[in-house]
Amino acid sequence: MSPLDHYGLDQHWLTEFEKLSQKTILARVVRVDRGEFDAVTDSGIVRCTGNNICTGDWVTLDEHSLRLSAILPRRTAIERASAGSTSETQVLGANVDTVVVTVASDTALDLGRVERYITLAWGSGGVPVLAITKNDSGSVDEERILAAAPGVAVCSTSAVSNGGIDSLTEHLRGTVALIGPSGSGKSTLGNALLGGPAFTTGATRDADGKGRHTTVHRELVPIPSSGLVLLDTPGLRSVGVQGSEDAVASAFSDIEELAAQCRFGDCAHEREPGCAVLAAVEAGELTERRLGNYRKLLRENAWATSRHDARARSEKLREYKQISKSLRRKYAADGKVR
Ligand SMILES: Nc1nc2c(ncn2[C@@H]2O[C@H](COP(=O)(O)OP(=O)(O)OP(=O)(O)O)[C@@H](O)[C@H]2O)c(=O)[nH]1
Ligand SMILES: [Zn+2]
Repeated sequence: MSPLDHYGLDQHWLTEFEKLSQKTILARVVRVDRGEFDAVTDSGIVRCTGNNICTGDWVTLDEHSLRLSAILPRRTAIERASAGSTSETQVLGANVDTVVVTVASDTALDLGRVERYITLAWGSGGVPVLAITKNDSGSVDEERILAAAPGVAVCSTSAVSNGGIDSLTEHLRGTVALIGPSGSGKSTLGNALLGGPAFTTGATRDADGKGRHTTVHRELVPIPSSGLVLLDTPGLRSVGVQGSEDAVASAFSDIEELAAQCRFGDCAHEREPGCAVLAAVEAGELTERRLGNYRKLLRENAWATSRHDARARSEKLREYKQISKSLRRKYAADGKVR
């Protein structure tokens, strides 16, 4: 059995790999540093060089230099809009199948934040699961959490008593990312799912002395007993949603369903007659808070998308300018005047 089998290798990746050069090896990124990364290969974990990759990526490496050769097209990606004035996005994890959103019982419940994380999770293309953590040291209103995450499995867990870990596992599939605020218990939950401390050493590629032994903490850890692969992410201070109206629609599927029943197809749910969304608020079936957050995330998403488009346009423009400049130079050299 290849180490890659423990890291989610399936026919899809083999097929993608076969399309590429024979002089490369298939690998999955388990940890990223600046300009360097650890990747698992057929012969264990090796240290590689290359940029713009992210934990969870499937890549090909030059078989001699172990330099990054290609990144296989991502099946899914957890992407957040970066804080600040750029329109850059940050990829927190690639090729993730399940996204576990952690909500701690020992801190005040922030439903708006829960909805934000669930939107981010849907936006990845993976399936969100909500894990209430630390249920031994506090309690949260599960009814309200369920209402804030329609269609999402919710499991209450404790890493101290191990309660709920098995039923959470039943909802997990493939590569599992843990996302949530700092201190919400992601790493502790990860260790509970692993059922023990993470492996600290990987195999080496001593034969040619190229790879080096790694004992560093890895971000992508296999659970051989269940076939799952865990991806821990750092706690996030801000989660900007971007680029996916569909993600907002999935996270607020209850509102989308109501909206389909409004009298007018383009109902803005402001004051229109026959508005099913406002009727649900009136009847106490939908909170003003949730409706407000839905609007906010839609606006934020539209804004991030337009900024992204503006950047794409200005890049195109720069490209054209570059081309016409070099054309002018060429004409000048050829003695033609334009
Ligand atoms: N009582 C109790 N404490 C827990 C449980 N899970 C985590 N904790 C505690 O909560 C604190 C934060 O847990 P972490 O697992 O480090 O949280 P995290 O989300 O990984 O935090 P970041 O790495 O900062 O993003 C630690 O002090 C843990 O011991 C639990 O199930 N029960
Ligand atoms: Zn309406």
